[in-house]
Amino acid sequence: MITFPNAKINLGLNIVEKRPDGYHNLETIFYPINLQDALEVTRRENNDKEYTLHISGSPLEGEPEDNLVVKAYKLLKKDYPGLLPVDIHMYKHIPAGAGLGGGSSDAACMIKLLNDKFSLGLSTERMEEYAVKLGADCAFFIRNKPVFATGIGNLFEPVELSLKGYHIILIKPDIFVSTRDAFAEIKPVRPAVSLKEIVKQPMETWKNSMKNDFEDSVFKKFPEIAAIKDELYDLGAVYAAMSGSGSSVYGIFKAPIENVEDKFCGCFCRQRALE
Ligand SMILES: C[C@](O)(CO)[C@H](O)COP(=O)(O)OP(=O)(O)OC[C@H]1O[C@@H](n2ccc(N)nc2=O)[C@H](O)[C@@H]1O
Ligand SMILES: Nc1ncnc2c1ncn2[C@@H]1O[C@H](COP(=O)(O)OP(=O)(O)OP(=O)(O)O)[C@@H](O)[C@H]1O
Repeated sequence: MITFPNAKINLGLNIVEKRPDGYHNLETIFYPINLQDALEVTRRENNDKEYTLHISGSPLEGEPEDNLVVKAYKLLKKDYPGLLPVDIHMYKHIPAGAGLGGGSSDAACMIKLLNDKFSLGLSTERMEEYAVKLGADCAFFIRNKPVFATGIGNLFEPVELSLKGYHIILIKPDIFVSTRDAFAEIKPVRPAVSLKEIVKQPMETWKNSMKNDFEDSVFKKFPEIAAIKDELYDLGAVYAAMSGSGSSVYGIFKAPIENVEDKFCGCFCRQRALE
């Protein structure tokens, strides 16, 4: 059984307050895009091991047991001992440390895939509960629809928003930003106007009203990321921002943009909204 975990971008990201558990309450809009990994799970013939993990594509640091797909398998196995041994094949295309939720998406897709493959009968809500144990933004990828998210990024309200027809250019500089370190730099502030209201306004107004709170500290540390955002506006983006805790930056355009490959030397890709 094979599935294609996709990335997300954050449209706005307000870090509202620090919680007693050390995490932060935030508000953001998660929007799925079509940059994808591939994840395949087959029944392992040999029962010598519970699982094997084979990764191809972009190299990923860490031991197999640190990988979120393995953590997802183990999490379900605790409650469903009937889960059989599996071989996991993953092709990594979504860059890590990019604020695109690649690992979170893999983990959520693993839960959905195991639920289907082994007929566990988990409801969507139950899968979301498992997902959030693996990462704050994992639960979003269970439904994988544009949402206004609060809490630690795990409480969702539907949002009336479609980027269909827009052209998204996504730039991932060769910089890894750790989500944990990025949060440590933030002084939380409750926004004067909620993102839920801002997103209802025309996209042309977002430049002055929609903010990613990570940008100030990340741009200070890595001015080259700030420069990418400026360049996307120079190219005519209606809205441009860093996604999540960085380091990737996206621009949303009304018309296709040609000849930008050289400008961003290899760390560029075209995207479209996932319908
Ligand atoms: C910043 C975002 O990318 C926005 O979409 C996500 O909230 C990050 O979600 P994620 O990568 O799934 O985050 P996790 O792997 O759960 O957390 C990594 C680290 O980020 C911090 N963290 C994460 C989410 C959150 N709401 N508050 C936090 O303070 C915690 O220090 C945590 O140890
Ligand atoms: N399947 C996976 N794919 C990508 N990264 C993974 C995976 N499993 C574990 N990781 C680890 O997660 C880390 C990437 O986490 P990080 O929080 O920086 O995510 P990100 O790509 O910026 O996305 P986001 O913060 O938006 O969830 C890396 O250190 C990586 O080793």
